Amino acid sequence: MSRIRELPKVELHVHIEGTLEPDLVVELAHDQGIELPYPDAEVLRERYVFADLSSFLDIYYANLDVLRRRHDFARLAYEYGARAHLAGVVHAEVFFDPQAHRSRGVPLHDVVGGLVDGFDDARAEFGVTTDLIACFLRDRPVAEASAVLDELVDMSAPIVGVGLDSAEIGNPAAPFAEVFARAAALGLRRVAHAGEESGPESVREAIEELAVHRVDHGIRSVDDPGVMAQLAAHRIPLTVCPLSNVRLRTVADLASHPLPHLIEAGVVVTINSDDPAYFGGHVDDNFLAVAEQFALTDDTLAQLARNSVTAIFLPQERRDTVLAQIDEWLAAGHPPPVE
Ligand SMILES: Nc1ncnc2[nH]cnc12
Ligand SMILES: [Zn+2]
Repeated sequence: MSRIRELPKVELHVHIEGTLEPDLVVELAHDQGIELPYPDAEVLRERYVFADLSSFLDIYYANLDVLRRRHDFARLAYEYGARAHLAGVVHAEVFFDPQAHRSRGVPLHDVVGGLVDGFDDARAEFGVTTDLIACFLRDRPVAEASAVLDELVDMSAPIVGVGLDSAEIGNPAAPFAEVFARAAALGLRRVAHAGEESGPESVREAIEELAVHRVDHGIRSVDDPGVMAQLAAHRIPLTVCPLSNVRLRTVADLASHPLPHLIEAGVVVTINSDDPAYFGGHVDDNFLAVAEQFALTDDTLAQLARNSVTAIFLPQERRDTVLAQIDEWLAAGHPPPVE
């Protein structure tokens, strides 16, 4: 485990709300006198058996009730930074769901301010750097997404991009084209969840209608050679989250995960955790699971880590630093023969 943990990693697909551990739910509830419909963290965790994405989202959104104060968000961000450091993460581009908090009456200023506080502390202590990506909820009205973008811009929120998440089936990406175009004009990067539960047409839609730089999940691309060719030719990275796919039953089991096919087809595949508090592991656990399942060599693991570096929204200089760290990791696993 430790060698995989030591591989320098960039994480590109993690929802900060999905890092909210049951213990922290219970602690924050207790702190604020919020009554919970279960006796303890263990019982809450036992409920984390999901039939599909929407059954997961029901619990994910319900748990957010304990995030009310700026320092709740700071704590959440700090805890992620600490755990990410253990996982070997040196940089993360972290999603948050502004609408999921704004609709509960939590000011976005407290959400963003708290996250920045926590990430600043984690960077000072562990050296992990982070950027924020604001995700729009695709099962909420486009006008709400547009209002959130305005609000984030008005408060000069330090976001590097916008994303699209929540329930995919029945909620196409195309209606969000105008909001994404506005984000592009503001200099923001674009990503979107697609091809997680819906088919490859959803991936094509995200690429063509939203002009995304990366596709989140995108695993159903394997069902359409045309989409696979599009991803490979334009070097559009996929942020794949294997343990999430197993737990949300978008694949039957890890053995039948399309990861090897994606790699073989030349797609820029990256490995990520999605919602680690719910799916049984952080990004290191995801690397370990696929390394074992598919007997991946150090060279392949290093290539997956490099793919994430090439997909980040940071200047080349920082990328080069992380790429050099990955090369060092690889070299350490192949010591020169002793004479
Ligand atoms: N895996 C996922 N898919 C879509 N929306 C999400 N929000 C949090 N996790 C998600
Ligand atoms: Zn996700």
